[in-house]
Amino acid sequence: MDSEARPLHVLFFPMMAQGHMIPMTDIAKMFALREEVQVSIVTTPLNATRIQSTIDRTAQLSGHHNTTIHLLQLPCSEAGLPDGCENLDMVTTQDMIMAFFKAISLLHHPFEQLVERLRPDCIISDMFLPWTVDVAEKFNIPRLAFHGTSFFSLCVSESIRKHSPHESVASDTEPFLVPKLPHPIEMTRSQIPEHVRTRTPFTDIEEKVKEADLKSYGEVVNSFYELEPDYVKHYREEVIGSDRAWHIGPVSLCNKDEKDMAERGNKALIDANQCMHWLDSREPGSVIYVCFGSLFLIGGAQLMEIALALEESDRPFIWVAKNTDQMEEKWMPDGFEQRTKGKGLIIRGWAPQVMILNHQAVGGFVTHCGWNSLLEGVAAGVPMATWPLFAEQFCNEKLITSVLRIGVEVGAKVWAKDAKDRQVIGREEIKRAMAQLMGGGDEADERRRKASELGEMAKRAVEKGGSSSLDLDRLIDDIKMYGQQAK
Ligand SMILES: O=c1ccn([C@@H]2O[C@H](COP(=O)(O)OP(=O)(O)O[C@H]3O[C@H](CO)[C@@H](O)[C@H](O)[C@H]3O)[C@@H](O)[C@H]2O)c(=O)[nH]1
Repeated sequence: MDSEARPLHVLFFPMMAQGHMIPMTDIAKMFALREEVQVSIVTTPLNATRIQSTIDRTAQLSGHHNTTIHLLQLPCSEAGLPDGCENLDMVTTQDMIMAFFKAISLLHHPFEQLVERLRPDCIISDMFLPWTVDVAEKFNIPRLAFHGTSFFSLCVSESIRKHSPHESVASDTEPFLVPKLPHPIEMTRSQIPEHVRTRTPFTDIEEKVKEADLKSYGEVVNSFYELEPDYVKHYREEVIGSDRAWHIGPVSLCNKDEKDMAERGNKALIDANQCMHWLDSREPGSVIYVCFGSLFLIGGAQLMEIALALEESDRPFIWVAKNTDQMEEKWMPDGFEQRTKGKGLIIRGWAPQVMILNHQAVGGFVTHCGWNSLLEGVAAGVPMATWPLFAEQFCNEKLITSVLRIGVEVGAKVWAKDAKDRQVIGREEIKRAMAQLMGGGDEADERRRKASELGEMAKRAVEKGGSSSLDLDRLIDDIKMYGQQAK
């Protein structure tokens, strides 16, 4: 084929964790739905089964099969992991997390061989695969990093990394101002990640990520301009010093019909129709949706308090109580299910989250502040009760409550990866946050109004001519230009 007519070939390599694979599969789909783009996705066999239905649907929608999955075998036993442990949601201990990262780094050579064979025009890879930048460099291909989070949290973490404001306070609970940001953002040392406060094996990984970012062509960000304009500008002008950070989200909005939404992440253990049917019989705006993301994070004592808060709040709810079948601790009060029958739906596995959030019956979202969940909540126009646990979630909380003012804080104060290191938040606090979120009054109405307005803006951003759609056009043009200049 004449090289001028050859479709642009973009290769995606997501980190094998639901919070990273799901948005990156959406991005791959957005590219595949553009004419003249060929898409490759690199992953492992188990993870391929989770995205296959999305790829098949994309082919149906676009009318051509332009997406191919390329499989790499994760060397689990070589890294000290049980065979088949191919996704972070299968990892249960801190030691296993480090082994998981080791296994991923062992993919460097097989990935290089694959790239040599495929010769794509661009590699979009997860930040946690920093060595992909060296492969890209070797073949003179631009590499774009995907961080999976907001401009806001990228700006906050860069400011903390650069100025270390947490070192100037006397205690873990004394607030400090995050320097040189567009808004006065206060945090405490106990809310920032352990690997930033002190040196841990994860600090080394973060340093490699930063180094790779600096060597990369740019970054793709799952956000939209109107959500955080000051931070888009700040990131481009003050942090990276160029406009090579493209906002193309909310990427979840590329799933337009119910089937796409229900199959997203493809771990659906419950019947999505049954869930929708349950929601159909509720009053608009009456249901609280409670979900803490894709990982196994909450201990039995905390789940008990959540259950009691839900019961005593006496409002309809959907509660995603993940992995509780593997728990030895007691996590549900005796008789809870019988007493809340008809009022609440407990999902013990994977929930069709985007579908739930977009149902008119849902009036509030209790969330752990994973960026995907927050952005999905924003896109659905739903106000939130924020309950950060670890990663950059405390930072995301600030955006929702202090900058956008569409959320109520539940009151989590301490960053902790392990449930046992976290203080249990009592039912009274949880009930207070739920009442503020779902109740009446000027403040609650104003939150709902703003959330709904942002939801509309999000939808406009991804429509043709919207800010995210235009930035995706710009990104595709820039990749093409890179290829022409490299010739
Ligand atoms: O039952 C479920 C649970 C989750 N999801 C989806 O899974 C994703 C979860 O992503 P996120 O909300 O970001 O949470 P985590 O899985 O915890 O994500 C990790 O990765 C994110 C992106 O980097 C970070 O923002 C988080 O802090 C980090 O914990 C979202 O798309 C959800 O819609 C479902 O569809 N059903």
